[in-house]
Amino acid sequence: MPSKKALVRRPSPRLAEGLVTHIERERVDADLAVEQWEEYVKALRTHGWETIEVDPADDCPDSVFVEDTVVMYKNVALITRPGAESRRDETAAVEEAVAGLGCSVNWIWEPGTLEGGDVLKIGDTVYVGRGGRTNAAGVQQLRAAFEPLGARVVAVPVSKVLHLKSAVTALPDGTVIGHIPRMDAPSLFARFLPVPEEAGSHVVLLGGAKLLMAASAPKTAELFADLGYEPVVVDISEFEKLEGCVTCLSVRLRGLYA
Ligand SMILES: NC(=O)NCCC[C@H](N)C(=O)O
Repeated sequence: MPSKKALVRRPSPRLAEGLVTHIERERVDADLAVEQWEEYVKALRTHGWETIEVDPADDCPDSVFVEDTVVMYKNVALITRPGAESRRDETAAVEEAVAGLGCSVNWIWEPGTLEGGDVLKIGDTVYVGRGGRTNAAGVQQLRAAFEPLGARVVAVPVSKVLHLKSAVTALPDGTVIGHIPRMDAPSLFARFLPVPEEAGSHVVLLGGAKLLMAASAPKTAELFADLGYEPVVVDISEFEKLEGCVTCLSVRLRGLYA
């Protein structure tokens, strides 16, 4: 049976120094961030996910955004080479964690850069954002890693947000959801539902009809509830101040059999 394991990583005490690129810097409350992170982890656990904590990286302010360090496809863990140089030390412990879970490990190599927030998987289609953090060599290396395993890799230009998944994710039935003002090319997605809030474009599929969402997207939560989904809402305000969202705080390992 496919596993319901998810990697998470405790926030660094230096979280407030995390990168901001497309938004104004705001003061981050580190204690509140830890509380919010614990609630986020609790929400995963409550919905049947076994959470595995990657060893903390106290010197890496952005390490809580663990999604950016590894991309899973089937049982292969592709260790990224973050486009942000300050994030490159984050990957070593993640590699150890996924290897310890029995994943096959592959890597993005120089000159490639790629961050997990740029990768959206819908079945065997793997969308990859080519933007500020993921370069063309990173896209090529992702193709080389996953196409032989059966993936179809679709590259998507990203210029208005940090990562592809800052503006686009997908519902359990594969419908792509996105916030059009922050997307470069909505027409690339065949079955597409626009959402009224930027934070509404981020969902983590918890299983069945349950969608983990940020409290900052109440209109979109209402829209999804009206479509028969069950939003599970968490407040992640302190991570949003650093351009984080619900997707980037975990990596679900769905292709492992355990
Ligand atoms: N996948 C994600 O959405 N990651 C968010 C990363 C935020 C972090 N402050 C960064 O700029 O790298």
